[in-house]
Amino acid sequence: MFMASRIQTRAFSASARNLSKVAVLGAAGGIGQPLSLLLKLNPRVTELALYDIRGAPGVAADVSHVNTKSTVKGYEPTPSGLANALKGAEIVLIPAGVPRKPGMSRDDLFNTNASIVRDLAKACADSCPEANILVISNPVNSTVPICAEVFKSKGVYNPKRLFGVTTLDVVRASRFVSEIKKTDPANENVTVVGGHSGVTIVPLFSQSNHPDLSSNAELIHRVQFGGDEVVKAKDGAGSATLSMAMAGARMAESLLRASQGEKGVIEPTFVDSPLYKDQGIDFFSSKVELGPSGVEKILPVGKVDAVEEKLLEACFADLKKNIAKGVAFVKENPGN
Ligand SMILES: NC(=O)C1=CN([C@@H]2O[C@H](COP(=O)(O)OP(=O)(O)OC[C@H]3O[C@@H](n4cnc5c(N)ncnc54)[C@H](O)[C@@H]3O)[C@@H](O)[C@H]2O)C=CC1
Ligand SMILES: O=C([O-])CC(=O)C(=O)O
Repeated sequence: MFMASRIQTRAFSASARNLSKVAVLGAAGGIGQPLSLLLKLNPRVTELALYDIRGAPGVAADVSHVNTKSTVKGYEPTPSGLANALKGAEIVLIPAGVPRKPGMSRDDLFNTNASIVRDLAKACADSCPEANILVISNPVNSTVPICAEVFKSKGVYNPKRLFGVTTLDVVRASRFVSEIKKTDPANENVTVVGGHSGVTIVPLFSQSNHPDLSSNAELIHRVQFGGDEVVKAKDGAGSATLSMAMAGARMAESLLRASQGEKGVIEPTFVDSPLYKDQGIDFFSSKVELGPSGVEKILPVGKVDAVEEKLLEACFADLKKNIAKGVAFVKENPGN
C-alpha cells in the first residue's frame, strides 16, 4: 500500500513537471496553421493555445480533432483572450505579422511588424514573463531586440528566455548541401551564424563535413537568400510557411526536450549574446545549448576561414543597424 502510493506520487510529480502549455500568436496564418498542427502531433505538448486577430477558434476546432492527447483552445481576439492564451505558457511562438512580397526585403516589413511584435511582447511580459519567447516574425534581427526592450521596460527581461528563430537557415543549409553532395541531410549539420536576413546569414561550411564548400559562392548565396527563392515562387502569396512551420516546431521541441531534462540539446538561435558585444552587436545567432532555464550556454563561433571572415564583416555592419533600429523603435514608440 505504502509502496503503491509512493509510486503514484512519483508518477504524478513526473507528469506534473512535464505539463507543457505552448501558445502560438498568429496561429491562423500561413505559418501558424501548419505549426499548430505539428505542435498538436508533439506528445511533449500537453496544452495548445492558439491566438490570432482572426480565425484562431476555427483553426483550434480543426486541429483539436487530431487524435493526440493534448488539449487545444482557440482564443478570441481581445485583450483578455490574449492574456488567457498566454497564462501559464512555457513556450510562446510568435509568427504574427505580414510576410514579404517579391521585391521586398525583410526590413521592408519593419513598419508593419514592429508594432505588432511590440504589442504582443507587452502581453507576454504581463501574462507569462517567465515563458520562452520564440520570435518568428520578420525582420527577426529587429523584432527580437524589440521584445527585449519591451521586457526591459516592464522590468521582467530574462535574456535566457528570448529566442529569434533562425532554425530555417540551418534546415536549408543542410538540405542544399545534401543535394550537392548526394547525402542524407540528416547527417549534414551546417553551422549558420549571424542574423536572419541576406548577408547577415553566415553559413560556416569550413566547419561542416564538406569544408570545400566554403568557397562555393553560389551555395553561400542560396543559403543567404533561400527565403527569396520561396517569395519569388509564391509570386505575391507570401513567403516560406511549411518549411518554417517545421523549423519552428523543431525549435520548440528542442526547448521542451531540454526543459524536460535532456542534456546537450543544441540549436542555432538569435539571442542576447556576449560573442560580439565588444563590437556593439548585442544579439547574435550561433549554436546555443538549451536547458531548463532556456539558454544554458552560448557556444563560440569557432575557427572560420578567410572567406567566412569576410562574410562575418558584412554581417556585422547590417546586423548592427537592424538591432539599433529595433531598440530605437521601442524607445520612440513605447505604445500604450
Ligand atoms: N524567422 C523565419 O525564419 C521566418 C519568418 N517568417 C515571418 O513570419 C511572419 C508570418 O508569416 P506568414 O505566416 O506567412 O504570414 P500570414 O500573413 O500568412 O500570417 C500572419 C498571421 O498573423 C496574424 N496577425 C497579424 N497581426 C496580429 C496580431 N497583432 N496578433 C496576432 N496575430 C496577428 C494574421 O491575422 C495572420 O493570420 C512574417 O513576418 C514572415 O516574414 C516567415 C518565414 C520564415
Ligand atoms: O524570406 C522571408 O521573407 C521569410 C523568411 O524569413 C525565410 O523564408 O527565411
